[in-house]
Amino acid sequence: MSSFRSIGRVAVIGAGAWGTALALQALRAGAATALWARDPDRALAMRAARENAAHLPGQPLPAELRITADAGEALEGADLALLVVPCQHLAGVLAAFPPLPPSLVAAKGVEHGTLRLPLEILADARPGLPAGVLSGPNFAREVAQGLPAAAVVASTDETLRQDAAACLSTAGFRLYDHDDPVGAEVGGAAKNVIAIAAGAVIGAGLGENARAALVTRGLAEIARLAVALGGRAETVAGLSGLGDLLLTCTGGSSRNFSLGLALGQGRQLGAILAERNSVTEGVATAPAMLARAAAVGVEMPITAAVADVLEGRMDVAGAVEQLMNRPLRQEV
Ligand SMILES: NC(=O)c1ccc[n+]([C@@H]2O[C@H](COP(=O)([O-])OP(=O)(O)OC[C@H]3O[C@@H](n4cnc5c(N)ncnc54)[C@H](O)[C@@H]3O)[C@@H](O)[C@H]2O)c1
Ligand SMILES: O=P(O)(O)OC[C@H](O)CO
Repeated sequence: MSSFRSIGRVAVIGAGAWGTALALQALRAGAATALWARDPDRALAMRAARENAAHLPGQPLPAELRITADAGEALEGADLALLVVPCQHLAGVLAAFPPLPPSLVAAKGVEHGTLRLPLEILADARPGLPAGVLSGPNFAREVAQGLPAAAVVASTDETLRQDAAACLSTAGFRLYDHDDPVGAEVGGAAKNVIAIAAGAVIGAGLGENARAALVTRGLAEIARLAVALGGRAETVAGLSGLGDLLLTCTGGSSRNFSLGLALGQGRQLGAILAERNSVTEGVATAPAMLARAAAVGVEMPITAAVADVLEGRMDVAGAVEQLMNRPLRQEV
């Protein structure tokens, strides 16, 4: 267990929408905060305009927020790092980074090829570092605006999770501490995939009943994987699982949902992705999660259907037909 106590300084690594929103939240919670952007020109532009024009346009960034592309400067004196780099790039960023203080990973996904969850990527890069996960139903724009939201800080390190949750919480952003980082990570990663499925059935005009069935059965397959990987089913029923499924499968602002919607309307994946400058984690996560599940003998039919659609083996109608024609079984 770490002897981590107070958080005077926070370094946020990754200046996408969520990193920027979390930096604003850390500032609000009273921490001296630095935001690390990988591109020096972008850091310069953000500093000059006090705005993240690429990923969170229109949201003012206060003068107290230090913005830098220098990792050493961002981490100087930091008591806590928030790692907010997309899952597929996390290992690459960590490989080039100086030593980290205790850290929370806020990326949601499964790494292509290695099939690692974000905390596993961090543990491989920094063995023994006190670490946890920050996850929940959180659209960056709303958190940046200070609208009410909740999430969990999950770690096996009790001191880290309790101190980080206490120090980053404000009246507008309520963090619960949790002792099941595996369950939290599986929920956060998998909801991206189920949100693509939910968007696809809505886009294809298959109705609200179909979406409700998908979300509920999606929850069941997420819980199976969480348990197989050493997490708990009850975690999946909390903020980082069900909470995030509710948000992303119904909220039009979800990038995963909107990608599924466009696929359901008959658009091609390549064309949809070409129009985006932001990450849609479910695309790389679906096949990676499916492979990870197969490795531990867990069946994930909805995730398999999403991977089939993303990889062009099936269209949305065919995937839904296949799901509906699976052998009948007991619900649990
Ligand atoms: N946006 C949200 O509302 C939100 C909320 C909760 C969690 N998340 C998670 O946070 C993570 C980051 O998402 P985001 O929405 O902040 O990103 P974003 O889509 O706003 O921005 C993309 C980010 O990816 C980075 N990037 C692109 N190519 C890279 C590379 N080759 N190497 C390193 N970094 C690269 C960019 O610098 C930028 O920071 C994701 O895992 C996402 O699921 C996002
Ligand atoms: O826009 P999405 O689908 O990446 O979802 C963002 C957050 O993960 C919601 O909690």
